[in-house]
Amino acid sequence: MLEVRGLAKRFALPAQKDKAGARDPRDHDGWFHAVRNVEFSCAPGEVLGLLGPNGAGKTTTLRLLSTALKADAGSAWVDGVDLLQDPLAARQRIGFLSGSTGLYGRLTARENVEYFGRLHGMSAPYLKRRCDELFELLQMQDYGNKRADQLSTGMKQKCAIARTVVHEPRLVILDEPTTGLDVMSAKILLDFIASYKALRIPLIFSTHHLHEVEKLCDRVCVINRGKTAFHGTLEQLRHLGGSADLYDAFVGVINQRETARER
Ligand SMILES: Nc1ncnc2c1ncn2[C@@H]1O[C@H](COP(=O)(O)OP(=O)(O)OP(=O)(O)O)[C@@H](O)[C@H]1O
Repeated sequence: MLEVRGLAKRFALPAQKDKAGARDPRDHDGWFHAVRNVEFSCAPGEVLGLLGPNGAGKTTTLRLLSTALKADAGSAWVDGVDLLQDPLAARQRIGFLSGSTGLYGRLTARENVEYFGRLHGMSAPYLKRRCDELFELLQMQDYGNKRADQLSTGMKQKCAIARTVVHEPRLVILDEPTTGLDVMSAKILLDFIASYKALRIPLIFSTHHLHEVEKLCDRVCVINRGKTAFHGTLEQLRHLGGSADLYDAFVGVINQRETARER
């Protein structure tokens, strides 16, 4: 179970931007409060979709959970450990795919995945078994021996995902995993994400593709201007957003929050 409460992160503003008095409510006191109060939970067997307009704070939230960024406030409990207080334990428990997860170009796809497995202290026989399993699940067997710099976008992304989960993390966090992928590669990745339900491992992914959310997610968190604007099931989102259509419901929730802010 992942429980995120009161997550916050601010960045120092360039001096003249603050003086100009920008309109974003997150700009004040010389700081940009990118994440102000993000809260959500994700139980074992659930997939949570993190949604929000561009610049809402999704990537910052995920980077905070991954401990790539240090939070100013809040907690994120997994299996009795607050990830934010214990970054080392967090990194053992989490598999995090960032938007810019790079691969070592001169290593093969398989070598890239194995390298990260070794960094996690996996034994050679365990690592071999795990790589065989992942390459089959992600349908990567045909290019395991190809250098990473010769792989297509879809192949690279699948390799990056295999690398992310090679150590069998207790929590999987994926930042826009299907961006830029063709239909076949996206389908393989979405099926892979869905397989985590049966494993009873909580999985969070950010996306702008609401059809993916509709297909996969048990739970949704909508972030707007750094705050949780909605957290609940798809049915609750449709109800609150006032439409059976998920796109309209999403826009409805964002507009309600914007109207409330202006009052
Ligand atoms: N290191 C940083 N310094 C200053 N501002 C930052 C920094 N990182 C992020 N921001 C700002 O925080 C806000 C949230 O950014 P973030 O990347 O989390 O948004 P997002 O919801 O992931 O957007 P997108 O959907 O476009 O990927 C943006 O306004 C961004 O410019």
